[in-house]
Amino acid sequence: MAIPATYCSPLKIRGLFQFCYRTKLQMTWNIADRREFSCSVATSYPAAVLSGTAIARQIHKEIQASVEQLVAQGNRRPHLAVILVGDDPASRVYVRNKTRAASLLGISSSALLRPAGVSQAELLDLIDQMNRDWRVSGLLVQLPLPGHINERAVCNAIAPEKDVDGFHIVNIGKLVLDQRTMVPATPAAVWEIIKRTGIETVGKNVLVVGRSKNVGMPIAMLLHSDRNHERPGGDATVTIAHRCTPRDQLAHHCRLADIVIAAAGVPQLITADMVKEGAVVIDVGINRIHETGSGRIRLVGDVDFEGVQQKAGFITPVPGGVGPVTIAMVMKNTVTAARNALAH
Ligand SMILES: Nc1nc(=O)c2c([nH]1)NC[C@@H]1CN(c3ccc(C(=O)N[C@@H](CCC(=O)O)C(=O)O)cc3)C=[N+]21
Ligand SMILES: [Mg+2]
Repeated sequence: MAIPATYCSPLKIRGLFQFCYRTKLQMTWNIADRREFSCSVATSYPAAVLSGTAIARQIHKEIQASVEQLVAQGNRRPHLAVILVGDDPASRVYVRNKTRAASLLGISSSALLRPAGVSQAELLDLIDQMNRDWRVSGLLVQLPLPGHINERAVCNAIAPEKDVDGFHIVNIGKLVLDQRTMVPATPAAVWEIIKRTGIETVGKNVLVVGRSKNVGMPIAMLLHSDRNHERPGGDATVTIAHRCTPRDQLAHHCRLADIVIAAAGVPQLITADMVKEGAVVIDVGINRIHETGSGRIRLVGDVDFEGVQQKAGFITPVPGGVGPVTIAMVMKNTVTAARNALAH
């Protein structure tokens, strides 16, 4: 912004300085050419930390109201069945978080535990039972599964209308075609964080780091697609980086991004020098690292939080960022599945 000198009486200049101070605008006076000075928004302030916990709480309230409305209309409570194979500690934490959230929201739930040695046939049989059980509104099988089980076969065995993870091949097909469907919970969480914070996506540069079929790929699908389609998209210009992207190219694409979504599963992958001033940084990574010294296990994302916080406009923490909202979206999908079952 350039302001002609004739408009700049000392009083007006002082007022302008005060205004700029209050609104965090940065002014520079062009000494060589005294006819103008320039004005820009300062971004060298620490980023606003987007609390996933707070956003999840807001979504929980909406889900609770929606469940109570269903029940008041004389319907059964929605029911979520979660199948857990083996005893991976992280998976156990996620399943517990899901059943706990369900009970908090008035959704009934069951955790069906099977040993790591369960056969694929036994697992498919259990899924078939749940598919045919009219009391079950939503069904998910916690991933990853042991090596002897084909995850694709398992995901495709779940009835598409009960598939609250959105991992059935038909539901993925609908997602890719911008049709209404159960959106996978983590991508849905990233979308909700962006939308509920009021961050513009139309025409913006988005970098998705990571191309996993359950996270990176569907996030890119949501953000690049058309806002006027059946399942509205973000209308952004989306770039996908992955393990074959050279380090310097990753930094190059990252510096162009208005929104960076880190979903690679690599601690400290995104550093401050790679991030544009004021960018939105969403950290989807969940890495358990052994702390040097104490030997304790610490949960970190893919972003160097302390460094990037000094440069970004918005940043999500780990823990307390995308994770809690992911859980909330599984609950939302369960209520959607229960409502859809009424319509049929
Ligand atoms: N069929 C299936 N559906 C899933 O939705 C699914 C899955 N398999 N496999 C693993 C990933 C990962 N995921 C998370 C859920 C909650 C947190 C979460 O609650 N995170 C907490 C911390 C929890 C902790 O201490 O580990 C937080 O970020 O604050 C994280 C990750 C769902 N996934
Ligand atoms: Mg990954």
